[in-house]
Amino acid sequence: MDLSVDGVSVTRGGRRILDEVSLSTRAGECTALVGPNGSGKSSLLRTVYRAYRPDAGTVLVGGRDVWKMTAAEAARNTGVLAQEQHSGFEFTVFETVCLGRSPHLGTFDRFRSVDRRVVEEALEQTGLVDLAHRRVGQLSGGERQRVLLARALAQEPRLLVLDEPTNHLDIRHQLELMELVRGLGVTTVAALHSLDLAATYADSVVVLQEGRVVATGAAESTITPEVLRTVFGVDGRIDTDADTGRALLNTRPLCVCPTRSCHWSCKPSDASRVSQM
Ligand SMILES: Nc1ncnc2c1ncn2[C@@H]1O[C@H](COP(=O)(O)OP(=O)(O)OP(=O)(O)O)[C@@H](O)[C@H]1O
Repeated sequence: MDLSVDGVSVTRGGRRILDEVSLSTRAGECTALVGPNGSGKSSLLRTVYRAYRPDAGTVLVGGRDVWKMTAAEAARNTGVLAQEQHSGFEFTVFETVCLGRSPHLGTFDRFRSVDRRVVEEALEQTGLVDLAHRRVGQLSGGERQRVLLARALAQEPRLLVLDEPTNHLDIRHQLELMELVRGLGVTTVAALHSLDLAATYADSVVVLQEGRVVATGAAESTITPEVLRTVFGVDGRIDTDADTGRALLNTRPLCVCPTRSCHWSCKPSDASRVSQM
């Protein structure tokens, strides 16, 4: 199911936090939203899963305006792993993942065998089978993050919206989560702080800065030395590992030393380039 965000602006607290943002993803593709803290990644995702209503612009999922759907209809399409989901700690992992089936069940519908099968598969995919009967409140941050992903998968979404899904995850689980998401073939939009995960796993990257899109396209044309410097405030580049083809982010703090004798052994040309910015 494709996603199209067209000219979306959002104002909160008297400030424009998204300014005419547009992006489009093709069905089955993974799009990474990257940008420094406060650049608008979560706010943009919130417009997609109907938590922030835009002042202007449209969000179309499968060609339909999400704000013209009912909440239940939108939930049947879109699975969400949001930040700050701190409730429901008294439920077990199994019960929490079962909640992902709610959009597919009427108020008085019983849980069917198909629902149980989908929940079990989501637990399996996220490596949670052994934790199924533990209370969510007793889990580590990383285990809890996987529970939230499992709940989103149990929705059988046609669009997956992930806000910093690798938060709290150790390196193995970060890679497994990204592999899993890629392998699902479900259209995915994910806010990621890790630029190398974005470069390795996303079909396209959208770079946000102060609520605006400043670059969009393949990782090599968006996460450039220029973007790293001007948007993220670091010197660096993305290299490709010759053996694995994986992206390797090579960065260092931006050189600002007027003396040209800093810890990072800046060449005079580096210092003069920085002073011209
Ligand atoms: N409900 C709100 N009221 C006021 N300001 C808000 C609201 N929601 C977001 N903002 C502001 O909008 C800006 C973008 O926030 P957002 O959470 O979208 O950034 P982000 O790129 O996801 O940041 P981070 O990487 O730190 O998670 C921030 O300055 C934030 O304070």
